[in-house]
Amino acid sequence: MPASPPAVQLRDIRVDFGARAALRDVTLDLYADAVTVVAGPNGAGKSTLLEVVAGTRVPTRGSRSTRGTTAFVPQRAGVSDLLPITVHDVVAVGTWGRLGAWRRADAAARAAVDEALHRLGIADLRRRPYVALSGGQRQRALLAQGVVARADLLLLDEPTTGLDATSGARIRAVMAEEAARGAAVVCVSHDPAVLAAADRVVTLADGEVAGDTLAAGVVAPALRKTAR
Ligand SMILES: Nc1ncnc2c1ncn2[C@@H]1O[C@H](COP(=O)(O)OP(=O)(O)OP(=O)(O)O)[C@@H](O)[C@H]1O
Repeated sequence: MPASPPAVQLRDIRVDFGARAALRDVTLDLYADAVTVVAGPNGAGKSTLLEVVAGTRVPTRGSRSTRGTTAFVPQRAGVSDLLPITVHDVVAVGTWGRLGAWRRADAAARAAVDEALHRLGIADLRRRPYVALSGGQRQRALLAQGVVARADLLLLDEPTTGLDATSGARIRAVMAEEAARGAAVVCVSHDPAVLAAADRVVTLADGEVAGDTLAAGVVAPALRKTAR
C-alpha cells in the first residue's frame, strides 16, 4: 500500500526577524493520523514554526505546502472583557468554515458544537461568558472550537500549559481522538505528559531541527500505527 502523502511539507524554511534567524533550513514532513509534538527550549522557534505551518507567517525563504483545511488553537484568545460572547459562541465559530455566507447554524453544526462541548467536558458552561472562565476552561473551549472545524490539520500552541491534571488529560485524549479520525495534529508543548503521549517529537534548537523521534510502534514514513 502506498504511503499517505504528507499533510504538510516544509522545505528549507528560514524566518528572519531583523538580523536574527528564528528558523533556519527547516525541512519537515508532517503526517495525518498522528500527534506530532514540537518541543525545544524557549526561543527555539517553535511558535514561529507553527505560524509557518498555519500559513499566518510567510517565511523569508523556503516553501510550504499543506493538504486540506487547517484549524488553529491559540494559547489564549484575545477576547475583550467587554465582549458578551458565551462559551457556546466561541465553540460555534469553529463551524463557520463549513456554513454559508450568513453562517446560519444548521442541525449538523448544532450537533457538532454540542458534541465538542461534551467531549471537552464543558457542556455545563455553554451559557457562561467566555471571559468568566478559568484558564483551563478557556483552553478547553478553544480546543472545542478547533475540534468542531473537523480540519485535516489541527494546530495547537501549548494547549496544556498551566492546566490541572484533569484538564491536561482531557486535552491529550481529545488530541489523540482527532489523530485517530485522521487529522494531522501538530502541537507545540513543553509538557512532559504531552511529549510522552506523542506519536512523534520534533525538537527544535536555535531555529533548527535538532531531533526527530517516533514513539514505539509508530512506523515511518506515513506514521501509520502498528497498534493504537
Ligand atoms: N515578532 C517577532 N519579532 C522579533 N523577534 C521575534 C518575533 N517572534 C519571535 N521572535 C524571536 O524569534 C525567536 C523564536 O521565537 P519563538 O516564539 O518562535 O520561540 P519558541 O520556541 O516558541 O519560544 P517559547 O518556548 O518561549 O514560546 C526568538 O528569539 C524570538 O525572540
